[in-house]
Amino acid sequence: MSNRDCEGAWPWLWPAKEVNDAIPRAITTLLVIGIASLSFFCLFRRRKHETAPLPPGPQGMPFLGYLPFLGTELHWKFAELARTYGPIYKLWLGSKLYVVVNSPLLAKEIVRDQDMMFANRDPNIATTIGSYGGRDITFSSQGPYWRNLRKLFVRQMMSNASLDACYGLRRQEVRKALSDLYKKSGVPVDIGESALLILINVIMAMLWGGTLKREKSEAVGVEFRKVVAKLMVLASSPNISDFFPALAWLDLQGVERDMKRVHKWFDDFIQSAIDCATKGRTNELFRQKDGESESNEQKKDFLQIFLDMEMDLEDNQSPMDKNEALKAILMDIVVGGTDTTSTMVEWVMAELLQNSDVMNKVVQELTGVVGEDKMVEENHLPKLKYLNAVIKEAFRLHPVLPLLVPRTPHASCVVGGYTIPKGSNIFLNMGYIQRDPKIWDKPLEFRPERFLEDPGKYDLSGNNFTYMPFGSGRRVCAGLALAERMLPYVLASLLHSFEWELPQGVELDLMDKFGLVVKKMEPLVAIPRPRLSAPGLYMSS
Ligand code: HEM
Repeated sequence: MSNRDCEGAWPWLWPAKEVNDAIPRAITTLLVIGIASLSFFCLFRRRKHETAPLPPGPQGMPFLGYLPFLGTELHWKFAELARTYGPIYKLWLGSKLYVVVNSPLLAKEIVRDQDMMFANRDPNIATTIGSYGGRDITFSSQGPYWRNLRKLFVRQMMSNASLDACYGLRRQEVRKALSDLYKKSGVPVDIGESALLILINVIMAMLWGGTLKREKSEAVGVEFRKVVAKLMVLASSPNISDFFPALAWLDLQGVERDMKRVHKWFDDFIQSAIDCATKGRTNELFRQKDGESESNEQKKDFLQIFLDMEMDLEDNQSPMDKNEALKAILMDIVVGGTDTTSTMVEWVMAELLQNSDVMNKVVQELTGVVGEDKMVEENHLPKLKYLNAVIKEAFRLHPVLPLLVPRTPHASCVVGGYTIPKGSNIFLNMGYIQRDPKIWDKPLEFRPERFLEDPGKYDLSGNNFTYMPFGSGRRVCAGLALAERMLPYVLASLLHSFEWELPQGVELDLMDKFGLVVKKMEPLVAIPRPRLSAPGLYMSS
């Protein structure tokens, strides 16, 4: 090889003086090419993420972001912004980034295509307190601890076999409530309150067999309702301490203080149930299982199964006391399972009282399927096709969790061409999607028939991303199986056993108010009048 050859090959790099320079020159060149390619590759990878911008969104104010404009009715504000910013937008609230998703296509990316990425939650200060430090099913991060708790709950309490086995308990509580309502014939009744009382007792009975003492039941039910309502508002109201963590110690709005009080009430309530169950003694609030519960086929109740179980309760942060884990999961079940379902009972009843033709069709169906000489049983439910369509339509217009429970990605990722940074909070705006006129014909009309046209198209388990009142994916509602039985059972029983009318002069309005669970602004009050032929039917329990 001549000097000229060497120069010809790499003249720009290293002017060779000797032929022997060729080898070092080759090595150096290869090194340079290697480094250049590596840098290019890294740059390209970074660019790929960098080129995906953050979603669009309103400007807000320096430092505060959109906080001053948020208002209290978050679900309506989010719907309004969706009309301006489209399928996905972001909001800075103080130092925190929130992303709101308003299209079924992007919702699918989150709960199906990137389900694993979005399977965590980021509990705020209030929910962290309420969930024993984020150690319940709803707020613990995915991992062995969450999987264990969820598996235990779904397999032991929510399986078809377990739910069938404790039908007797549900039936007994519903019958008791119908008998109490019979005594109130002609008197205005708070429907949400009555439904909540049934649900508290059903859940308690399923958990450990005991229920609230009858003489205490109504007063505790009323108090429970007030405290849950407070909890739901505190858990979802904008809190300065969440948006500016550096100021959290000041607790400027007193959210932390109030939540601790509410949590203490629940902790005492749950501890009292655990004591009653484990010490086998009736106490202040609860009474032991009665004969019917004991003869129930379910040999061991949930609480006993939990206490007997060898379970690895290590979570990512620290080992956990079993009693704390038990209370965290009971809190989920007692609060999550009662308030959601009873609020839906109220919404369905409100829509039926507003739409008398729909009410008549429901009653006709019940008379045909059940008969006027019998009470509703759970095995009637699959035959009540119209009532089921009514319930689905109520879920469409009044999803009790219209933003589901927010998710957070465990790493930065891209959705719909936009970067979603790690640690941001993602709201799936199902309240908006389920009323979107691009998806639903005359979306504001209450028209159950739309769910009869193609019955397989929409179920409650989140397979259709235009309709997900219970969420979807690995974080879908863990209590869906119970809600699917309890909600139609309670509604069918109330509607079959009584005629309902509004008190004279009362105008029904369907305004709602925001909270973790969205409720009717004004509680629904209606008057029951017995429908069934034989008064004896109301006496059975
Ligand atoms: C009308 C009734 C109900 C509605 C509308 C409802 C709705 C929801 C929704 C939207 C979620 C969040 C799903 C997601 O992030 O994709 C959820 C989670 C959850 N629900 Fe329900 N729910 C109801 C009843 C119940 C009942 C009866 C129970 C228990 C007895 C329950 C226990 C839970 C639990 C434990 C979670 C957390 C699941 C997890 O993060 O792994 N829910 N629910």
